[in-house]
Amino acid sequence: MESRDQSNLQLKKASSCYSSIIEKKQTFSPSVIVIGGGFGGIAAARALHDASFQVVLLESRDRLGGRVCTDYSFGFPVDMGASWLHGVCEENPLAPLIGKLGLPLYRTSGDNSVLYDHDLESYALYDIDGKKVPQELVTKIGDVFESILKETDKVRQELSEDISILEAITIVLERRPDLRAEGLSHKVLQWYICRMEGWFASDADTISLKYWDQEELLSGGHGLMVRGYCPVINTLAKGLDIRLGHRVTKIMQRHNGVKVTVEDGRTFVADAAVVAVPLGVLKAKRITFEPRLPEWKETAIADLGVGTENKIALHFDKVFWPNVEFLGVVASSSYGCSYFLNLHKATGHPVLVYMPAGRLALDMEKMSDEAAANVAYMQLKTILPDACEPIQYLVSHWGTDINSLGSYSFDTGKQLAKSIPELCMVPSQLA
Ligand SMILES: Cc1cc2nc3c(=O)[nH]c(=O)nc-3n(C[C@H](O)[C@H](O)[C@H](O)COP(=O)(O)OP(=O)(O)OC[C@H]3O[C@@H](n4cnc5c(N)ncnc54)[C@H](O)[C@@H]3O)c2cc1C
Repeated sequence: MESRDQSNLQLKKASSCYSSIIEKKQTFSPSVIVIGGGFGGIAAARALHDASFQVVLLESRDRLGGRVCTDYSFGFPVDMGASWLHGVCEENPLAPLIGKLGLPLYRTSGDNSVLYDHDLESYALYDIDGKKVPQELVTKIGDVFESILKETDKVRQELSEDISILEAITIVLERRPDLRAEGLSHKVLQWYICRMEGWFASDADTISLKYWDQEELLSGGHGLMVRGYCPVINTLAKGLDIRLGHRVTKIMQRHNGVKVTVEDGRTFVADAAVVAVPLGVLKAKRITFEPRLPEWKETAIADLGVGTENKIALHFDKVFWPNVEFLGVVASSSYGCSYFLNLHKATGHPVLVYMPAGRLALDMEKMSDEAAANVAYMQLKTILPDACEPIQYLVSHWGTDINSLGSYSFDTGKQLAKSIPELCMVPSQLA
């Protein structure tokens, strides 16, 4: 029989062993590797870190933010990627943070419309001969465009297969001669299509009729980040373990977690990984998944489109343009139309931002920065002949940058995705 002391000792040993297991259990926190340091990845890493997970964030670039990129080389902030908060409302998770940081928003639109807000104050359109388009015509054609888009819904109801929004517009115009526009009116209509292409970052012949309006927008309208998005990124990233210059090439799922390999061969292991790289990078298969992703994920990646929108910011030493939010150039095709965002109205700095989208954006990415800035300046000269030369410029390359391979996604639809290989294949051809 064991003595009382002995049994007490054993009990002590057992309980100390038990308590150390509990302690271990209490301090044990699962580990996660977050891949991609844009808003998605940083927000995920922040939430996991705050919930006591062990988090490492791997980012391929030597900067954080991804498609949020505030440039300070003009001496003040200019967002070359995202710049609007779409949906200025409580449900938008960014809104309270922006408010807490005291960052001002410039409201470009109070309502939720994105395609046909033709508020008289907000933009001035010009023909390529420099003549200003009368505002009544801009408003009238805005209403016509809205009616045409409503009519495309009837076409959608009739068809079982998907077609592009451009084909649907053509069908509507064949059926409804009263909605057809000639001469200057036709050019203004093309400008509205150009604006729509900007929203989707792709041409109207690639946008799905079936899905183009299925997006759910938050309420509250749209607000421009006057001081840029960078402070929001920096606040979210504070205190996180972030490794810049770490381009992930392989993600391997193992029986007890994941193994992530970066370009130089180094590996990281954790219980789980969060993949927050852009859709363009996934479409181009720049990361190998082992085992491969489930079929439904691969299909979703293949069927969504990625479009390109770029920004060419022109910095002038003085303001010579009217005090409107957008200056637009109308032309006989949407490809020939263009627009400039007037940052002076929102921020007080003498900057115009030319924003090409779709094929025009991709074509302009083939040019040197100087040539692209010159194209933008020449567009400005055609509508404002007294325009002076910019003192500085900035040019983005979201379509060809291997860290993004596109600007943002749009609904191209299954059938259209197959019929537009040049847009879907661009990223992998560049790889
Ligand atoms: C010109 C432009 C204008 C826009 N305007 C607006 C706007 O006004 N409002 C708005 O809400 N949205 C706008 N957007 C869209 C918005 O920027 C994006 O939806 C958003 O920033 C995407 O965040 P993300 O974290 O998903 O991707 P990203 O910000 O692209 O982040 C992904 C990160 O992954 C990194 N990465 C890529 N490959 C690898 C790899 N192999 N290994 C490790 N890291 C990798 C990238 O470098 C990047 O940092 C705009 C985008 C562009 C390009």
